[in-house]
Amino acid sequence: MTLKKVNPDLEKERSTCTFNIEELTNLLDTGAHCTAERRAVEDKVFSVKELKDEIPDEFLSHKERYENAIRKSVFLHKVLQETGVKRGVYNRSDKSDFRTTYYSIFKDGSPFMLQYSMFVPTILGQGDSEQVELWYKRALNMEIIGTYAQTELGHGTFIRGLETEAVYDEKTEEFILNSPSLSSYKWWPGGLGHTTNYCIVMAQLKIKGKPYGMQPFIVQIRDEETHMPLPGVKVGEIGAKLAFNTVNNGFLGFEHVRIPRRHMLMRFSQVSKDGKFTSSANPKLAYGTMVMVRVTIVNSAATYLSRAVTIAIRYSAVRHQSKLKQNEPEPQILDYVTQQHKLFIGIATSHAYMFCSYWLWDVYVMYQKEQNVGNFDRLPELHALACCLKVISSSDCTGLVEKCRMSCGGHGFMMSSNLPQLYGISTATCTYEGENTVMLLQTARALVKAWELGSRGRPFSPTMSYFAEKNVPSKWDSSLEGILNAFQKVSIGKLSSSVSSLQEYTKSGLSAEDAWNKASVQLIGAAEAWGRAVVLSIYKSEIERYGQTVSPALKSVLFDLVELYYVHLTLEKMGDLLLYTQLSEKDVVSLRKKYEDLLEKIRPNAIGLVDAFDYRDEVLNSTLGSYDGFAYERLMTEAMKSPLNAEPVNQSFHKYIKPLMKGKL
Ligand SMILES: CCC/C=C/C(=O)SCCNC(=O)CCNC(=O)[C@H](O)C(C)(C)COP(=O)([O-])OP(=O)([O-])OC[C@H]1O[C@@H](n2cnc3c(N)ncnc32)[C@H](O)[C@@H]1OP(=O)([O-])[O-]
Ligand SMILES: Cc1cc2nc3c(=O)[nH]c(=O)nc-3n(C[C@H](O)[C@H](O)[C@H](O)COP(=O)(O)OP(=O)(O)OC[C@H]3O[C@@H](n4cnc5c(N)ncnc54)[C@H](O)[C@@H]3O)c2cc1C
Repeated sequence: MTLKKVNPDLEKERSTCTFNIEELTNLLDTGAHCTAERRAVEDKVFSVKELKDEIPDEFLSHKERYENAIRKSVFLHKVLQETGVKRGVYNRSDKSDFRTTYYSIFKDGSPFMLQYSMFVPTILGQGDSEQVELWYKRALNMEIIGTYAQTELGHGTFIRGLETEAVYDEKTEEFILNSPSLSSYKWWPGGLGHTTNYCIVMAQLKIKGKPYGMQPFIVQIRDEETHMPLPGVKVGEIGAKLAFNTVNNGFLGFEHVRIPRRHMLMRFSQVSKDGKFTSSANPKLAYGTMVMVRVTIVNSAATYLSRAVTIAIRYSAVRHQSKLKQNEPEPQILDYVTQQHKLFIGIATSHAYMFCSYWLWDVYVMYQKEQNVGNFDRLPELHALACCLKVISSSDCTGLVEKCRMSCGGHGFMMSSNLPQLYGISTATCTYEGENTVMLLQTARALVKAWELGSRGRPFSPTMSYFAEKNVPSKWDSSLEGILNAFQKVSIGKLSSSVSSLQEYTKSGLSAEDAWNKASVQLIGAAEAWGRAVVLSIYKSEIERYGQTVSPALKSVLFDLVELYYVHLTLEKMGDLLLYTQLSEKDVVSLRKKYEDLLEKIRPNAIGLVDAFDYRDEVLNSTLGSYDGFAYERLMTEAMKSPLNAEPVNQSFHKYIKPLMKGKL
């Protein structure tokens, strides 16, 4: 099929854009040089013929998909090494490493994913200098391929309840790893099934019968030559899933497997030859890799959404349906204001979380520097922020990815649109690295503690400083500052109400734990409200900061999106605002009008805004979202790749249908 250059609808849309698209791309990439570097890597990666799929993944068997993903992982690794991309692959060192768009060559994830995202970072974060020297080098050269094995069949959330044991034998100076029950089998680690030969195993340390809590151990599970599981190691793949089907998630059990003493990662806690345990300054330092990954999830969530919204908005610009005015042609569906309502918030939300993720990464890096000199003061706030922002970014972005999919009608249901796969990998972020409700409860724990300490005169950390403000009623103010203050009031109101309930329940005779459980619906509401206030504040302040350096045209569009985000959230959370602020019906009416005006204002820039995410077609992998907008042609081309279309009549006709038709079954 020969394609014209660009669909005229998209051509028209691009002509109405009021700002410089490249300028916004550079901002999202955290600098023009980062855009250039990213594009250079993409040029390399997408020119490798081995990285292209001849048959779409969805037409392959489970086994073939895995084998194809391994093949591509190896070629990708090779080309990235040749290109000199080390930072983004092994360990993020900078914000610019976030836009590793080339990973989209895996629609459903890479089996090497955990090597890069958790195995190597845990070696770097939890190993002492000698261990880092040994293991990091081996991992860099891909001599060892690893994963992070923490979750078990019986426990994912409650990690103090993990059952895998590492018992120290001082006679041989070894740890003996054992899985005492079926429920103690590791379950879920990415790549564990058939890919990795080593892993970080999080296990309960025991010395002379005494428990010392969960510690990280580096364990060889397969022979480096034959790849056969080592004696005493039971390993395999866990089977088909909603998504991540090429990540090769696995199970793992141990039957008294011995490893040398120095295979416990000993940066923070140590076990001496004679079995003396030296505890870390803070026992939660063993949870460090999880904090780091939660921080990075905020960016992943924003990225998945930015891809989905690019696909949905481009498709909405080329799709014509129904009649707005009887005597006129069918309009682009993007002209329906309900369609704009579904989609423009996706652009704004993606910006909000992307800019917040860069800010959060800076907070994390600052903490890392302080941790290196023994200062852990920032950890409680960082932990609360990482938990809460992980939750609201993953749940908001996943909800909006699904909205994008549905906004494309039937075609959004096609695997070739890539929207179902984007939903699959996005919704996984709501569960992994801390299930979302549990993470909100962790946040609430930190907030209640801060509130109680605050009431006794202790200062609040920066993101909670507004808790100290008196909650005096004031007239509703629809400016950005006014809305931010209103959301802070909601946050204070929900937290103080949760704390009152906790106090009443304990006064009525409930134990602290039962009171907590009974009030937990309120508590997660308070945690979410704090997260909202943080995101509103950071999104606004980051855009105000960038606004000082970008062109007036771009500044104006960036603020349209900030306003849209603020007004949309105000209308969504109207109930809370009516309860805790002076918002009135009259204010709501004028906010609705403001929202409709903003949709109208953003409409001419919709395509420019999604073009600025700068996803080349190979990255989007979508029949509906390509840059040229020829969605129907691509849908048909992809449909023709179905193996069923290789022959006009399938053999099942002769075997089953014909006998049925002839009454001969
Ligand atoms: C590509 C991705 C693939 C996916 C990979 C995975 O999913 S891998 C698998 C991912 N798996 C998961 O994500 C599992 C999710 N589960 C967990 O992370 C933990 O079991 C827990 C945090 C829920 C509870 O832990 P617990 O029972 O040990 O703790 P507690 O509740 O009794 O609180 C005690 C104190 O510790 C504090 N504190 C807690 N965590 C941290 C931290 N990280 N840092 C700092 N501090 C922390 C807490 O604030 C509290 O302080 P307070 O108030 O005393 O001053
Ligand atoms: C795609 C994917 C990839 C993964 N990759 C890895 C990996 O590489 N390595 C690894 O170690 N793990 C991995 N995991 C496991 C993941 O970290 C866990 O599934 C996650 O932490 C949730 O734990 P769980 O499955 O035990 O859920 P559960 O805790 O059993 O959750 C079930 C329900 O119980 C509720 N619940 C549990 N505890 C509480 C509580 N205290 N209060 C209130 N409600 C509660 C939850 O809210 C939820 O509704 C992966 C998971 C997925 C889906």
